[in-house]
Amino acid sequence: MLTINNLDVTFGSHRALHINQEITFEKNDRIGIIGSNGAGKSTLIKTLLGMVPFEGKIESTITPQQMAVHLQENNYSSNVSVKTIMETMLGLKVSDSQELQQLITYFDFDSSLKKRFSKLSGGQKQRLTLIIVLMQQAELTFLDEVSSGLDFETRQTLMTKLTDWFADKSKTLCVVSHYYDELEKLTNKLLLLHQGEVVCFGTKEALFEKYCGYSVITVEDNEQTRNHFSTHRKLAAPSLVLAIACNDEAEELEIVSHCIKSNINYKRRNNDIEIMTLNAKAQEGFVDEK
Ligand SMILES: Nc1ncnc2c1ncn2[C@@H]1O[C@H](COP(=O)(O)OP(=O)(O)OP(=O)(O)O)[C@@H](O)[C@H]1O
Repeated sequence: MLTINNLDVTFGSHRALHINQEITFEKNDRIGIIGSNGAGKSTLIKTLLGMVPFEGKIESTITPQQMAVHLQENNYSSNVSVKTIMETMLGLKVSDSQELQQLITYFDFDSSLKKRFSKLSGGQKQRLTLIIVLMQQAELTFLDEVSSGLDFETRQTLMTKLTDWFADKSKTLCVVSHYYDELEKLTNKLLLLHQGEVVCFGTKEALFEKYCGYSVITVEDNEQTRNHFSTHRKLAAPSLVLAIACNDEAEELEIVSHCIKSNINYKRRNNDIEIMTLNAKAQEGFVDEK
């Protein structure tokens, strides 16, 4: 559907994006874009939408008109009703569109329609924009940090609804998020950016296997656990976590049975995006700025 071969985006003297490998979005993909602040995630989306000039080559079977986007900034006029905003943006009446009514009900938005935009909560504002974006039924939809700033429960509800909404749709979705749990649920491929460069791109499974192995057992990082697993291969991990790589099922069983015998609490992961990204950056030679 869309292939990036080479891509350079420069703002003044600052190079915001430098992609020199092939990145392909296939139909039906659910792509997660990850990276620290300033990594170039939003710039990439804006470039694919034709909003930012670039050098390089993007081949696409769809036009920017067949793409929809929910950008981080979602501000509308505060003085008119939300229903008016929705109808103006979509160019149709709520009462005339069964599809729109279904979306409004699906996102529990009926009671918010009469309110003014300024009176909506953060979660309601996100849902308004999502309804407008999803109504477009675009071939490729970008969601840029759609759940940032929401409390845990609201975020979970919204993400479950989004996952279910796209489950039976033959459409491509590209999501920027800083929440690993969301990306684990919603995506099949990941693109990890670091200061404008690609650290890695591929399916979640392939990237996990490449940078972590068959599976990972995590335990609390302390002197006792470090001694217990001193001969095993360790992975980069968040602070206070000791991540032990398992190369195969036999090694996993050996580590797990050791944990059980020694009364060590453990977690078994084969899809941990946080540990995968830490190890991808370390192995590909990308260093976080302090
Ligand atoms: N219009 C612009 N003019 C100048 N610099 C820009 C512009 N847009 C982005 N940048 C710079 O390009 C870099 C990438 O920005 P971008 O917004 O793509 O990052 P991001 O990965 O989306 O970050 P965040 O997670 O903070 O949203 C940053 O250094 C940013 O300051």
